[in-house]
Amino acid sequence: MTSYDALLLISFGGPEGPDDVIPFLQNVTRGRDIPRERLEEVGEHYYLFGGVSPINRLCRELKAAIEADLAAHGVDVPVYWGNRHWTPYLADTVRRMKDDGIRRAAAFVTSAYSGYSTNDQYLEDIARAREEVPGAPEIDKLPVYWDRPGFLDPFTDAAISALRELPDDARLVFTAHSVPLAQPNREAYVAELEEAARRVAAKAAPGRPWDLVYQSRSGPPSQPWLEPQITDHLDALHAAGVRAVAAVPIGFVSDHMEVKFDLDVEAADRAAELGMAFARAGTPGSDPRFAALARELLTEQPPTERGNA
Ligand SMILES: CC1=C(CCC(=O)O)c2cc3nc(cc4[nH]c(cc5[nH]c(cc1n2)c(C)c5CCC(=O)O)c(CCC(=O)O)c4C)C(CCC(=O)O)=C3C
Ligand SMILES: [Fe+2]
Repeated sequence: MTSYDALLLISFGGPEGPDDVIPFLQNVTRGRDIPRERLEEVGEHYYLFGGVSPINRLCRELKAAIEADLAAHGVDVPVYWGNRHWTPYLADTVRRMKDDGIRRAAAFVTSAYSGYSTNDQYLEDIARAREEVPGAPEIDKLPVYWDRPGFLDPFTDAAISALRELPDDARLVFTAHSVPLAQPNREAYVAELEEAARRVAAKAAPGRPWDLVYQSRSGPPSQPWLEPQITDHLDALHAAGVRAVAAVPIGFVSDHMEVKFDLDVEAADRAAELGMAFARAGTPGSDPRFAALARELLTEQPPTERGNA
């Protein structure tokens, strides 16, 4: 069972209509060195989809899948959901948890890796939200889970499906969100991505060449970020004679805007311009194996000392 009395799903958040887009982007980029042109460009990505990011719907679906899995396994804890950058804001959720009498919660974050944006910043979000709420419950972030079957197996299946749509010599290209080279814990982020990609490639297509590349870069051009970008990589692969690519967004857990625009629109368009065949593998989303992973992490987590008081 578990010594926690709630599971808290924490995600990034995204706009749910055209009027949300600018305030959302302001939330994301507050205090960051993001050029104005980049913001306008990213706003257009959202407007192309009616100003609605898929991410909140995906979180609702994941929450429902986790609730179903917990119920099926007799784990009787409520599931809450709060975001870093949009409603439901994390602090509001923490306040509701406090009002409901929750004292100790475990947090399952929609990001699988170590690194600043992917892990440390979520710890800061939790600390800040708790500071805003006097008497807030204790909240332990569950460990990173990039190496767990509940995360990797859905990608393996999805990579196999994507490769089936393509000729036999298709290249497997894993993608993840770029971050500034100067970002704290960038080495751990990259090492985990490489190992996750290696494991999925070994199972989905043993012996086939694969690459790990990046997407969604946003800082000023003068600032070095992880490279290459997928679009540049497609150019390079094309020049080397590759004619088909299966993209696997191993750096993400769901088909949110960074996947729907940066891969399904931007990278797919570049591949079409080059005359290359392109298929994109799905993400774990609300796959039952991914939902079960949240329960596994929750019930494995040893009780912390303060919980025994
Ligand atoms: C590593 C990483 C992940 C993966 C881990 C995780 O999933 O947490 C991720 C996810 C996401 N990033 C997202 C959206 C955005 N990220 C931005 C900006 C940035 N991302 C960064 C990193 C990451 N981001 C960084 C270093 C910046 C620069 C500013 C800063 O240092 O913070 C910007 C600003 C505009 C721009 O793109 O320039 C937007 C709009 C959405 C929502 C999508 C939707 O709406 O469906 C999601 C899931
Ligand atoms: Fe981002």
